[in-house]
Amino acid sequence: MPIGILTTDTGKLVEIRETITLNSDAFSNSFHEDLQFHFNNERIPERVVHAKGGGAFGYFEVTHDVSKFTKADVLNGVGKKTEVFVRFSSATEQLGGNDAARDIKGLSVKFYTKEGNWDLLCLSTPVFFFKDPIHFPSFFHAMKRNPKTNLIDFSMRWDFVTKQPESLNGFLYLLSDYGIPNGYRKMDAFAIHTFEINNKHGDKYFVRFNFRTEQGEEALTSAEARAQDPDYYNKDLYNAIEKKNYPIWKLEMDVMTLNDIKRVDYDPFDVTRLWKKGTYTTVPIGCLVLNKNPDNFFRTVELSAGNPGNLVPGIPGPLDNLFRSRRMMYRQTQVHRLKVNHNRIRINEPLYWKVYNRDGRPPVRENMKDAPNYYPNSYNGPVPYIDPARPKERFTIYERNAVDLEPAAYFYNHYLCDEGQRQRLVNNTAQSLVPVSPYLQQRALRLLSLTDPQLGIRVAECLEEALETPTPAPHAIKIPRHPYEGNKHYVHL
Ligand code: HEM
Repeated sequence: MPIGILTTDTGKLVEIRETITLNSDAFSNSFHEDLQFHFNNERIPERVVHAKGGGAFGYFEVTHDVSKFTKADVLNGVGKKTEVFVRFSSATEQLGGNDAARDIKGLSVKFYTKEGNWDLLCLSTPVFFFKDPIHFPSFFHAMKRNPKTNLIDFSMRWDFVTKQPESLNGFLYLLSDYGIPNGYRKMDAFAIHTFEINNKHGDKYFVRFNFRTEQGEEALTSAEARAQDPDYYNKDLYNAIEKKNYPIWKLEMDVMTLNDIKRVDYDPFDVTRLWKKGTYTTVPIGCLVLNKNPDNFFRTVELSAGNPGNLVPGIPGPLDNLFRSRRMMYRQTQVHRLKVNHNRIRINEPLYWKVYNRDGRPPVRENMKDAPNYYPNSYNGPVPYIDPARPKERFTIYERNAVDLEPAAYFYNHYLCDEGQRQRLVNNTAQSLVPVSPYLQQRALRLLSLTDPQLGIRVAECLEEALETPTPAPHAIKIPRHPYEGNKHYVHL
């Protein structure tokens, strides 16, 4: 049964003869005009990064008592379930790009909590590429397409990495098995920054949040990834949920006390490095279950706006400069993409809101009706609450600018657990250097050797071999010309 009589955008009922225009007055056909005008305007700006994505609804369930560490309502009360929307993404791929491209993948959770939306944005790598947010635009320009050729350009990538060697560690993760997970379901995800959290007494703890996949971590080789279709990850996620094979991640946090933080012999706020083994404890929190596909992709996945600045009481958030910059930047880009009222769009709307913000591009919902639009006021407008246990001071931290190659050496020697993983990293790194200008190849090999002499030698040997075996041109099929001989009735004047 049809769901109703067809109308135009303004609700005018459409008569059957308006569904064709041939041999009629197309210009007085309001249905035709309505369709085409709307179609011409249906694109919005794509995200500047993380444009290609997919998503699903589900819930987060608390499985362990973590009240000692945080008073955040969403993480308190074993058995409590909170509704979530999760958007997965590929960081450098454009809209319509290739899921299985070697890329940083995103997992962004919007928890609809009683205390407002908490957005926890995570990446498939446990480290980021640099500490200083000023590098972000240049890094992504180098990672995305060349402005002249519009091609992915490994010369740009290696140029940036060798000029900014702190990013080598993150880049090696990308070139390793971790660069191509076997679908979103089969990857871990990390919020990377060190978050400050506090309990109801105001005691502070410092944590790194990690999602661990219950599906088992799996990766694709470059060759296997090339054989997949561009929507491989989205299909995999969608089909699993349709088949009620709901994907699950355990959320845990690595915890340090204030004392631990002061004592460690490395910078625990440094997003380019892992916390050292033995300096923290891991605490399980709960599990994330995705059990519902969106009924409409655009109004959910495309209109969602994950913003790491959306935090809740008990999770004041990270102190480092990169995060402080992120608190500002997401909202700015979302205003560009979705306009100022993007938090009034259904997918982003918190369970409860009372604001002094008014007007602007729709949606405005009820626009706070007749409530006062200034604060303070004597007319019963919304008032702030008081939290006596909120810690009085927040620290400022000092961040070193010196380049340290130790995290990259650790990744190669210890994070990668077997020789197979190391060999694939070497092969992928050499392959990424094949199309690169010779002077950049030398600079890259020098950086790799400074990181670990063995890594440098192995990549150099593999690169030499790869340069001697050029990639064969594709075997194209010749198409015989159709026996059409032109229009015999054509009159030559
Ligand atoms: C200076 C540092 C960074 C800047 C300026 C930045 C900026 C951005 C921007 C502009 C977007 C697009 C947002 C949108 O249009 O809705 C985005 C998306 C995203 N970013 Fe970042 N980012 C930074 C670092 C990070 C880090 C460290 C992480 C993870 C720990 C991260 C995770 C993500 C994720 C998962 C998304 C996709 C969000 C979604 O699907 O809703 N970013 N970022």
